[in-house]
Amino acid sequence: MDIIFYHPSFNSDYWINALRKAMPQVNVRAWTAGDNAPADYALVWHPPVEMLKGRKLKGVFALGAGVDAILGQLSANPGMLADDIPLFRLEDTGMGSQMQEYAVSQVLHWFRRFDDYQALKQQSRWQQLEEYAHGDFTVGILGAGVLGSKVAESLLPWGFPVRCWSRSRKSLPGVQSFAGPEELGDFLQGTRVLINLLPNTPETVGLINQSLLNQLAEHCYVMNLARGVHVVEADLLAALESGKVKGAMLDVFSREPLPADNPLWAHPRVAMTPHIAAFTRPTEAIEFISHTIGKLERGETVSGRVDRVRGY
Ligand SMILES: NC(=O)c1ccc[n+]([C@@H]2O[C@H](COP(=O)([O-])OP(=O)(O)OC[C@H]3O[C@@H](n4cnc5c(N)ncnc54)[C@H](O)[C@@H]3O)[C@@H](O)[C@H]2O)c1
Ligand SMILES: O=C(O)[C@H](O)CO
Repeated sequence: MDIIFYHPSFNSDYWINALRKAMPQVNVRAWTAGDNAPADYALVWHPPVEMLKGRKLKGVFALGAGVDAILGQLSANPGMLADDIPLFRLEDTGMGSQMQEYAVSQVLHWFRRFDDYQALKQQSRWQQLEEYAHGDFTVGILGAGVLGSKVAESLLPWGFPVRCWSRSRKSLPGVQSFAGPEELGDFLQGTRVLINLLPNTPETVGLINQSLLNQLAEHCYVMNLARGVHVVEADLLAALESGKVKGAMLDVFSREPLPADNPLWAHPRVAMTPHIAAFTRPTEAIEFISHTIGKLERGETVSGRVDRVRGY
């Protein structure tokens, strides 16, 4: 069996060696321009069109959780990957616990009013503020898939009411589940902290806009861990100015790197990180990929297959 590998920024040698160790019976090679030799599987991130075009592969693995970029490439380049070649993505592979750390630490930061205390410190003011109550700090998670469910689960032990919104109803113990566009309004009403973990699809682009923000609890908080295009930045800035949104924590942006003149940089109530909420971890990713390939080769059912029409 032959596997080709391409990632624009990962250390290919490291990955190839680790893949060879995990699957000693497989020939793994880094794909380079002009390589048209046959392969069974391709492991990719932002692959050049010519790497995949015309290949008869058994499967393609995206080396991340989100497949918006590769699906965008496929629709811009008809014929890049035949419709019957399955596309897989990474499910969790260590990203779940990273998302949990990120979300829990930031929710606690807001809940314990460290943002307010930081602002008071800037003014050299010693002032004790009233405590927030857990019951007034409902956390709502947009997208209750692999990562959203893990984030929901990690917030429960802290005593926050937790709810989620997804396409179909979920049964996560202790989490109130809302489903579909008809229940979005009820989900938003009373949500004090909104955490976004939706995939980027035509249905979810621009979802976090003025109308959605208006339906959240007063003095709410917004955390975007999914994709920048979900948030209408001008609407978020307006909601910050009006006080409707008290603070935002953003990991992803409609343009990355975020341009230096973007007003989000300077906003005192916006915190940000450069798309690092959850990294692809080689050991866990390779374990998932080798396990999935093993199952595919034995004709068994696997998870992680992307629905190319649905967009995630
Ligand atoms: N910032 C980062 O570092 C980082 C890292 C990994 C993943 N991500 C993002 O997180 C996203 C989620 O990852 P995942 O593995 O949990 O995905 P997933 O496919 O397991 O979960 C997606 C969830 O969104 C819901 N959903 C999709 N479309 C919907 C719609 N129109 N209406 C309501 N619900 C809808 C689904 O029902 C599902 O619950 C990825 O697509 C990626 O963009 C970001
Ligand atoms: O989708 C993912 O895996 C991360 O956001 C990296 O882009």
